[in-house]
Amino acid sequence: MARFSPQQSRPVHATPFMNHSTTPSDANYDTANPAYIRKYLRTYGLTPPRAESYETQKSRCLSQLGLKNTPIDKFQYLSTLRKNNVHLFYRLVTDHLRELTPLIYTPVVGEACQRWSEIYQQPEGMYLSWEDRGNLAAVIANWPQPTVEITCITDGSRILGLGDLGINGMGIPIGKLALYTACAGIRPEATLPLTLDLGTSNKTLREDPLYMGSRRDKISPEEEREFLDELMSALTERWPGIVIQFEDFKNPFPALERYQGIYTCFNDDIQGTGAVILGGVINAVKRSGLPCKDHRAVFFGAGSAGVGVAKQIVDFFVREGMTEEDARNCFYLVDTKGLVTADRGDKLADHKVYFARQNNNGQQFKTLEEVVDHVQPTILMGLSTMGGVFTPEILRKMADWNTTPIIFPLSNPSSKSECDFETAVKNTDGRCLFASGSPFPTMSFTNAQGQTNTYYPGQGNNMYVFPGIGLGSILSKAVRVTDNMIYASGEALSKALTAEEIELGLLYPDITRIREVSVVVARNVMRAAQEDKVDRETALRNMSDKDLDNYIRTRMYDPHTEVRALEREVGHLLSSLGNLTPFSSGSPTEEVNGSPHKL
Ligand SMILES: NC(=O)C1=CN([C@@H]2O[C@H](COP(=O)(O)OP(=O)(O)OC[C@H]3O[C@@H](n4cnc5c(N)ncnc54)[C@H](O)[C@@H]3O)[C@@H](O)[C@H]2O)C=CC1
Ligand SMILES: CC(=O)C(=O)O
Ligand SMILES: [Mg+2]
Repeated sequence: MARFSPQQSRPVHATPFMNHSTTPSDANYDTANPAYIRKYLRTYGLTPPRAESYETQKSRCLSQLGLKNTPIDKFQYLSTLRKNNVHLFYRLVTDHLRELTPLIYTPVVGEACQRWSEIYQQPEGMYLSWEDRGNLAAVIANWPQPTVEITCITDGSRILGLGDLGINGMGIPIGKLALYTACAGIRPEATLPLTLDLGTSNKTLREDPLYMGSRRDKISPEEEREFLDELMSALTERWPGIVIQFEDFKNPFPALERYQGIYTCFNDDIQGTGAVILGGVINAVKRSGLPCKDHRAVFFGAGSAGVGVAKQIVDFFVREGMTEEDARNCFYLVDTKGLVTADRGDKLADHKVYFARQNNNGQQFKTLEEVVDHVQPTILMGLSTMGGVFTPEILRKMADWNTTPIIFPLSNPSSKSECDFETAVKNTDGRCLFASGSPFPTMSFTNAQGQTNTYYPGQGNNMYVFPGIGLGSILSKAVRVTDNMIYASGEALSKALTAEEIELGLLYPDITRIREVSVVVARNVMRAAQEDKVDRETALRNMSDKDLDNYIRTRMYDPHTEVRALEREVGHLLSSLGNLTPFSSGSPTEEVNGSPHKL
């Protein structure tokens, strides 16, 4: 892509220098830019003279971050950094994924969303209101970036496990898309965070003078469908190849069913979560030594994530040789009314019907404790938003019944986790195979045999797959995101561990390797797209896996090479104009004063 027009002395769209805000990013003012770049961008003299190395920039940022007292202060510092210098922000995040993802994503993004209207500082995405219906295309035309490859949309109605937060949910699309960039190298300016202001059922918010959304109650499902129909059409009209991710809707099933056969879209909470937990469960089942048919899974929570995860695991059990009916019979879903059974006496929501138990002999089980005692599960999943419900007593029972109980408290943020890692390790004598939605620290524990070991929690969060699903869909130019593409992402994840990670007992790859993992996930997603013949970039079909991996890598945004790329492009441009001996003053690796020189 030509980023500059030789006929003009300024960038045409300034594409590489804008972030996903509604104004040009001040990445143009990167203090790493050498003098001739500053002159080219007409920013010369507008930043302190010294052209800095990344090491210097990083040490300043980390020291400033260290001065912030609270997680929200750190969240805001990082948001401002992304706005002011997008490439530096991503250099920092990719180098410190373990430390910084909890600050820009779960758990801290949860508190940021709860307080969004209070802490709001700057535009970082689009807000579309019910009142804009009929004009959505015109409003979308206001987005200043010419190319958008992926959007993440929420209506804020179920933000993590924190309930309906209305437009305050904007932190989620921003956070998810930041991970698309950091973890899968989708260019920041090609991402669009989108929040729908369709009213909120949260009365406290509606009465909050600072709340920045409309004060109406939530629109009806029919109105939502009408709005989404217009939105999907308007988005694809402006950006025909766009990948659309639905996130944190209270009831996302109707939209997924309606649009997945028409648009390149997927639902992260149903499908992304299903895939990421599939990846962890494949490894945990292998580690348990029990065949699939001997597993019994209790799911506390039968919503979008619970049902999405259970369905992916049914698919895995079937691929392992079970009949679908036998596979489905391994699952016991629990909601607010207890075990989901066909004869419970209430009308089940459509998405629960598939898992409604038929063989309960008329018996009903109201509480998690009752269900657990009845089933004696090998697998305990939490997708309920109910922090702490996996009590020490339940965990001890899991350890009595199983050599390696599989315990996945997956609700977010950390305060909603069904149990923390320490409680799980202590009450299962260190034998649990554990993954949680939000991160917990590594711990040391001495078991009943007196052995002291280090225990590593898994993070079963869709962040391990959605970046690769998006990247694979974009690069293969998929017209749909098929079920096989989703399954392929989870299966690829399960195989992405190194020998050392397996030796340490990890269920998921080390988070610091996530960019490399995203390449593998993206490649498998692309292969599945090719098998399903939904890829438009058909020339990639004949590439070997190795070549395809290289192809993917070369197309990933790397914040570390941005200044170099800029130097090269400006250099080529100036040479092509017959210009002048360039560029002796300054490079991102040599710190120099930006001394005046002629252009
Ligand atoms: N780890 C990950 O990657 C992901 C985690 N999640 C988390 O999963 C949780 C649930 O998300 P969704 O399924 O989308 O929400 P949802 O609202 O669709 O489902 C929640 C389910 O929990 C049940 N539930 C709520 N309170 C309960 C109680 N007191 N007793 C029994 N059941 C109860 C509800 O009946 C419902 O079935 C959230 O905390 C979310 O953050 C969601 C997606 C991805
Ligand atoms: C991780 C995620 O998507 C959720 O908690 O909703
Ligand atoms: Mg979500």
